[in-house]
Amino acid sequence: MKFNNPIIAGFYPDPSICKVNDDFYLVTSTFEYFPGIPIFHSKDLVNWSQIGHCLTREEQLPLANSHSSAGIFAPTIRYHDGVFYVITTNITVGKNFFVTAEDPRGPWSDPIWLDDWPGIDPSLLFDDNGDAYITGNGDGGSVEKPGIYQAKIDVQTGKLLSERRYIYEGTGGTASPEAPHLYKINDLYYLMTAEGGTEYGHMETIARSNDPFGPFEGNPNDPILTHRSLDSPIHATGHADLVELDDGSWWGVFLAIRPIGYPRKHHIGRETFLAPVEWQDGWPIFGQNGRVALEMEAPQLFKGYEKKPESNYLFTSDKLHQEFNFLRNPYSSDWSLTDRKGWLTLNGSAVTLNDLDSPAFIGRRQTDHDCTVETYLDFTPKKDDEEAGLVAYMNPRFHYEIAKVREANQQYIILRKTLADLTVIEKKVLCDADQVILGVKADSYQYKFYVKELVNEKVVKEYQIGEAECGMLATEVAGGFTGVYLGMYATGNGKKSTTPAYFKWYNYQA
Ligand SMILES: OC[C@@H]1O/C(=N\O)[C@H](O)[C@H]1O
Repeated sequence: MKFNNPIIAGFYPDPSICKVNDDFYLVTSTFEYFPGIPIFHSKDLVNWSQIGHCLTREEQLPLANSHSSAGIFAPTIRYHDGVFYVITTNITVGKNFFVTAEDPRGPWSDPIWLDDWPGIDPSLLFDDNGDAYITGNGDGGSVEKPGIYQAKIDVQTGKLLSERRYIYEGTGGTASPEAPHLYKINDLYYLMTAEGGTEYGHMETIARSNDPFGPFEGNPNDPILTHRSLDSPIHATGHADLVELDDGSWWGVFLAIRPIGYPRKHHIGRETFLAPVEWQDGWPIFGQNGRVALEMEAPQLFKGYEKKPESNYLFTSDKLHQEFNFLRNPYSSDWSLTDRKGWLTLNGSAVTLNDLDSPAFIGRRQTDHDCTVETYLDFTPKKDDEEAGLVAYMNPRFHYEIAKVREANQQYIILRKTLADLTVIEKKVLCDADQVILGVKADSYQYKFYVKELVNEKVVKEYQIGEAECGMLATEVAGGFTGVYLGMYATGNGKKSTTPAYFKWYNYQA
């Protein structure tokens, strides 16, 4: 039976996986978004459902004034002796740490900060003699030479039980090796790393040794995964993690992109992919000779696709759906699910979408190139500059929004575009309806923004307000490590807004 890649679409990069009996768990990086590190569960490596987040409290995830694409970098998940470990880096505070849980649905522990472990991409191996190893890459060259470092660690305290040693320089790709994972397989220690950077030069390489600290013998057939300079709908393949199934087959999860057009651009982020891994002469190789495809043979465990959960979100419960994220640590005064029962209330603050602070913003990843998002907004701004609407957001310098605003005692719907240092209100339409449905219809190339004006909950007027290029929000243009969010927001544009914005529902249709 075949399965489709990506297995987790949209901005879900740097995947790490572990197997516990018949269950698989997977985590990805989340940068400046809150909550952090979504955790997914599967029984067949193809159908994945999110079961929570590992970082749900500010003390676990300080993101104040975090730059975009800072915050949480690549995580690793491992299971040992009844305990799950997720280890990662918070670039905003410049520290590595891990959290633990007995139940992957949480609660997860407070962080154990690793003050004497610099660098990014930390990983763990629990050896069968009980030793635990932390492996990660250098501190980015400020003091240490680029490469992979390792030490023994006490996972009760986070204290290092040996010195931090330089163990591997990589195969000499353009960018230093990163995203290391150490595995013990057939009594050999395999060290798998990503090289070439996370863009179009991305690749996965592997080396092995009899000793966890090396010396490591390089794989003559490297790289074991890459789509460099390949004419393929898939690019930037790398940053992988391996898992062995009970039937002895091996599989790898990794990040990749599905760029659009030429020159290639990708705007929905680095996604999570899956591929079979074959062993040849004691060395693993992904897919067909290091190449992977959008459709591949599935694991025996896979018996077909399960029905996807509904993505028509009502705000009738007191918990926010786990697909929704905030930018940085949200201010509790900015949002409520109880101020107006059955509605999501956003109280615009002085913070705007352009700031490195936390605006009144709640968004969902765009997980399909072709999709439509609508939200029902009840908002009658009392003061000028008070604003609420729907935004296609990549980062503070690259976003498009349609919004209800007030200017000179008039209410308008505007289409605003921010691209680098250019911000323009491209369209402004008088609108005196208190309630509107704001919508965006996306295909691979364009966002079409439209409005439905309502009176007594009946649509009385409907019009398209404008279009915008998806490619101008792409990583190749906007930079960074994230992907587009389609979100609800409110702001007072430099002042606290006096008018709450009420959202009745948010509907995402692929
Ligand atoms: O995804 C963020 C970082 O990007 C990387 N490589 O380019 C590292 O492996 C990730 O931690």
